[in-house]
Amino acid sequence: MDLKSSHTSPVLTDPPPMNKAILGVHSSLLPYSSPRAAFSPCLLLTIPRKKTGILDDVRSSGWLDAMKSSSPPPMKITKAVNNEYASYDADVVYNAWKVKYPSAIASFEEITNHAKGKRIALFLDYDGTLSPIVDNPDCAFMSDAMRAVVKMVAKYFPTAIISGRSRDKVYEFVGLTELYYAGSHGMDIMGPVRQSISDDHTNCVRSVDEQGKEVNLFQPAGEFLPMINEVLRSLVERTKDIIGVNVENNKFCVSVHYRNVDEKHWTTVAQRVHDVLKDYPCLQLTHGRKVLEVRPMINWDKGKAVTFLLESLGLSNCDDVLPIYVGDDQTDEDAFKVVTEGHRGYGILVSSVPKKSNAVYSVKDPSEVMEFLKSLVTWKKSSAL
Ligand SMILES: O=P(O)(O)OC[C@H]1O[C@H](O[C@H]2O[C@H](CO)[C@@H](O)[C@H](O)[C@H]2O)[C@H](O)[C@@H](O)[C@@H]1O
Repeated sequence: MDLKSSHTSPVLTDPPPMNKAILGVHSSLLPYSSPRAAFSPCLLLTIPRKKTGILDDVRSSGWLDAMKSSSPPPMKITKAVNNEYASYDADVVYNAWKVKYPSAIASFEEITNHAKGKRIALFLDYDGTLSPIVDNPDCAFMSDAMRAVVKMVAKYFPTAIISGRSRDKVYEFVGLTELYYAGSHGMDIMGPVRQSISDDHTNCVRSVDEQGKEVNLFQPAGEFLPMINEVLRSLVERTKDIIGVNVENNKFCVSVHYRNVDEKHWTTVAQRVHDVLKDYPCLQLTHGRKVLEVRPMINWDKGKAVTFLLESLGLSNCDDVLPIYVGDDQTDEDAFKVVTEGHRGYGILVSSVPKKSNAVYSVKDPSEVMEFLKSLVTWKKSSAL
């Protein structure tokens, strides 16, 4: 199946000429008529039609700006400049931001007041939420203390992890069987079996998990697998001479990490990725924390994964359900939007710097995530007495 040879234009701004029959992707998952609208506008960066010269390609498309602004340094670094005034300004800005995104810990009572008589469903991102951001993605381990709290929380509330990682990898890190897992930004979901999953979800198959329990496996981008593997190989090959680049296989997505690349070579990273992607109009690029993420251009994201899981859990369209999503990244914004829709639930942004977000509350870092989850358990235990 050659999904690229028929496409001569490397342009992603026009609707991609995907052959629905060939791809076998359900029509509801195909990109919107305007692919720009398929993902948050700030995330979907397009490949410019006109070749204006090597560096201009990535500059004019905004790739470089986005790379530079991804994962801004925490406040502490600003303070380390040893400039009292700069530090004061940073604090003022951060505190002003917290008025709009109050601490979920300080607002805990407000949250639980709203949760009274409701069933909480918890959705957690992994990197930067349950584990701190580290230089080597293979070493983003979760602490035992965090694991114990997540295990506990899953005992009281249906809990799922929705990660950009491959599902296997995030399961390897978390290692808890009490949860549901969605990998590849929600494009690989292993959820509970439920008969009433809407007919739209044709890519849903019955499977068994490692414990032999029956589960539903939903992989809406399954047909993209050969293409993603091909792109993975090309990206590894095309970036192998750049010191510090790490190309990660996330099954239905590929991450090109540049956290450990000297900033003066970021343009080269962007250009190489751009050069590979221009042959694949069915793929798109999004930005994470010092990472370029390549993924199929289908109408599916972490927000859709939340909706799917709520449906699988029999918790959709219920007034007494309060979904809470905790995440730190741009890709979590789609999920924040879904849970906060109609004031149904809460999005909690993990950030130590001011950021515009669809979340309602904030916590500073994974240690505060842990504190929040612990409080939820304590509250649930005491309200059950
Ligand atoms: O959705 P997530 O679970 O947050 O996954 C998003 C990406 O997270 C990982 O990269 C990020 O964390 C790394 C480890 O701390 C860090 O080195 C990297 O700079 C961050 O971007 C993961 O490696 C990616 O594949 C995920 O897409």
